[in-house]
Amino acid sequence: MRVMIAPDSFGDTLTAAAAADAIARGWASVRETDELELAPQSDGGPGFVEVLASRIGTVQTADVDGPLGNPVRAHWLLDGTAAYIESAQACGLHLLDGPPTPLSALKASSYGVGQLLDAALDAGARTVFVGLGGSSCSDGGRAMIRALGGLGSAVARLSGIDLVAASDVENPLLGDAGAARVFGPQKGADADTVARLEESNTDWAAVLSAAGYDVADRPGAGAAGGLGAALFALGGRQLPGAVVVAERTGQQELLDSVDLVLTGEGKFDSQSLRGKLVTRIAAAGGATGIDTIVLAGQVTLSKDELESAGISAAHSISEFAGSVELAMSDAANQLEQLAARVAADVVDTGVQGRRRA
Ligand SMILES: Nc1ncnc2c1ncn2[C@@H]1O[C@H](COP(=O)(O)OP(=O)(O)OP(=O)(O)O)[C@@H](O)[C@H]1O
Ligand SMILES: O=C(O)[C@H](O)CO
Repeated sequence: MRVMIAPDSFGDTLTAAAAADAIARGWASVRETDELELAPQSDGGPGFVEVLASRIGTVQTADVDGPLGNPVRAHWLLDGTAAYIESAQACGLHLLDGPPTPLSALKASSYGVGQLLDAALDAGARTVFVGLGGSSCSDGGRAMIRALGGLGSAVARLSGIDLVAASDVENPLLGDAGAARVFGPQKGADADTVARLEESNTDWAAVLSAAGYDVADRPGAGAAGGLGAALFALGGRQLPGAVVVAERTGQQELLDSVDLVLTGEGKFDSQSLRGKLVTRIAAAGGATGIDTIVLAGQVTLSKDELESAGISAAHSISEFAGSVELAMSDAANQLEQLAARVAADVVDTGVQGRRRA
């Protein structure tokens, strides 16, 4: 049997590439003759560049300002005249020194994303994909635009460039579904800080609007703390990051050639069902006639929910390990062992993989 191993990242515990490796080791230990196709995925957040780099382009390096001004080394990809940069490499939550706080939520800046964009343009890129997600900032992309010399200069610099906001979410900039209220808390913002961020982004939306850019309501404007809105003002268009990765890594061709898909993420919950990566893969697998099995850190979905998402089975590392703590502290090893058990189940239950018509 040919098996595609296509997980997203598992929160902070495993990158998508590390998760794919762990699943592959466990699977191969039980089903030695299966052919494994490793295809780690990303929704535009952390891992966007790493998973693309395994299939396309050459890796470039840039030293940029991190979220709180600390220097960070970021990697981006150049593939012909297309560049792929990842906002999380300049302002990711994981780049903060410690846990996010109200102060870091207020101060975290997208300046380094502007420096990355600048580097890509200097290198001659004519199309720039900007992966959005997993960020620590909520500055509406204001600092990114400052790094490009301010709104007028940035618009001129990007003129004629195909700019793509490859976002992990489609939230607008403002309001109840906006960047500050929905994603501020995970960046350390308390209620007062959320209100300040919302106010500041409301002012920013007014500045953009006065300059002729009514972008705040566009789907994805609220991604990565409002970086989406700033990219739209610079002429950008939105695509789901998961779709960009799927297209660039030949996901459909792989699906056509395998018998079974294994995917996963940190927490497989009701959020995952709203067009997130794992359910996108299951849908694509289903349309191709193959079964999808999910291996996740935690699973909170019912059998009915799994069935309606076209997922054959979902296995939880936490249940397997006996606790969430062990599942997280020993993630790679526990995932490997879980994959071995699932592979053994496939032998026992005679799952055939591809459902041939
Ligand atoms: N090895 C693990 N075992 C158990 N739970 C885990 C493990 N790794 C991550 N998690 C849980 O998953 C959560 C992260 O979920 P997930 O990886 O699905 O990303 P997310 O934050 O929901 O965002 P996105 O899906 O957009 O990347 C973590 O907060 C943690 O609770
Ligand atoms: O970075 C963020 O703000 C979230 O991942 C949503 O894009």
